[in-house]
Amino acid sequence: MSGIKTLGQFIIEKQADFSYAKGELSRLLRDIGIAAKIVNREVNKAGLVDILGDAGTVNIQGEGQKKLDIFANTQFISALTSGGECCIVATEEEDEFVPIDSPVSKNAKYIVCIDPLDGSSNIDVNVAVGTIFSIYRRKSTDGMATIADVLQKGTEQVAAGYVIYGSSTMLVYTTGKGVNGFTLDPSIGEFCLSHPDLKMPEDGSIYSINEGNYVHFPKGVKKYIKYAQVHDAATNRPYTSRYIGSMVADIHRNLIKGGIYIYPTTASSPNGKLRLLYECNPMAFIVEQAGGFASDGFKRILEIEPVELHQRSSIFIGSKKMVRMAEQMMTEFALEAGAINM
Ligand SMILES: O=P(O)(O)OC[C@H]1O[C@](O)(COP(=O)(O)O)[C@@H](O)[C@@H]1O
Ligand SMILES: [Mg+2]
Ligand SMILES: [Mg+2]
Repeated sequence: MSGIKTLGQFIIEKQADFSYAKGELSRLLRDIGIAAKIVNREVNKAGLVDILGDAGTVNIQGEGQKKLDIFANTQFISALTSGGECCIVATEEEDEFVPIDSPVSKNAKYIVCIDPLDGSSNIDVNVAVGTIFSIYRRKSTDGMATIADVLQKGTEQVAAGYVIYGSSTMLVYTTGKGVNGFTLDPSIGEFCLSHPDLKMPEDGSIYSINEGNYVHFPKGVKKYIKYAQVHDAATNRPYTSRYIGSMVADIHRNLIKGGIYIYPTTASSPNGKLRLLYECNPMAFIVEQAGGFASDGFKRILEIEPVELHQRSSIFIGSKKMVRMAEQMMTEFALEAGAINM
């Protein structure tokens, strides 16, 4: 067992990077790790326990909730409540933000925005799903934290991460000093450092987009797809199309191999589909920390000012050269249409 480094050991070790650190963020990351293990246990035996299928309820976004969405939501809120470091949870599965009012969290100063179960459409078919989280420090100093403490730009994140429940279960996170990946070793029940200092290739040859929506895509996206499909060996084209339908899994693959994930505006999602606070911002922080880039086609995701809890955004995220190319094509058509001025 020599040589392994658990998530807990790594977090404590890295705490030294922050002179003011008192261990609160470390304990918060520990709490998220604990809930992820409980969710992983259910995901791994999903067909054997009553956790597959619809919960019969609908969230504020009009999406049918899966039993596993609800289970994961409950596990993360309960771990964050008993951990004592979190004062508000903003989650995809609750209409409003959830104030954590427990005796242990009176002085809690962290806000957690979370997508408890990402890739819900893949739950029942045994395809990789995930959890995405983003952590902020509250801005207000006294009394109960408010929505203003939640609606912070992505640049204000102090940490972000995701868990992927795939052929193995991994937790990948950043505190703004690089990105590290940990694989769950079921034999000891610990996340162990397996992917230190992850770097996203600057360029790649994989594109991830739901082409079923093609006719409704902006012209810039249509042009990018055509560009990806051209035969040109010198630029690694045609690119390979890969789309799992779980944002975490598609971006995790591209983080390791290079690639771009695009979820643009469509007819059914005129503002994009993915949610800024608990999907776009955390994935953008991680990808940028690994050397990639993320934008809404025009503006850096992390600079977008949030105004609503479940606000959506279009997203172009991945290898820097690929995202810049896609942005260029979006800008070209927007200029042509007079939608933007340079
Ligand atoms: O089925 P579509 O429209 O391609 O959307 C798939 C996308 O929606 C999501 O499932 C949205 O996330 P949730 O499952 O957490 O609601 C992403 O994970 C995925 O990339
Ligand atoms: Mg999601
Ligand atoms: Mg979800």
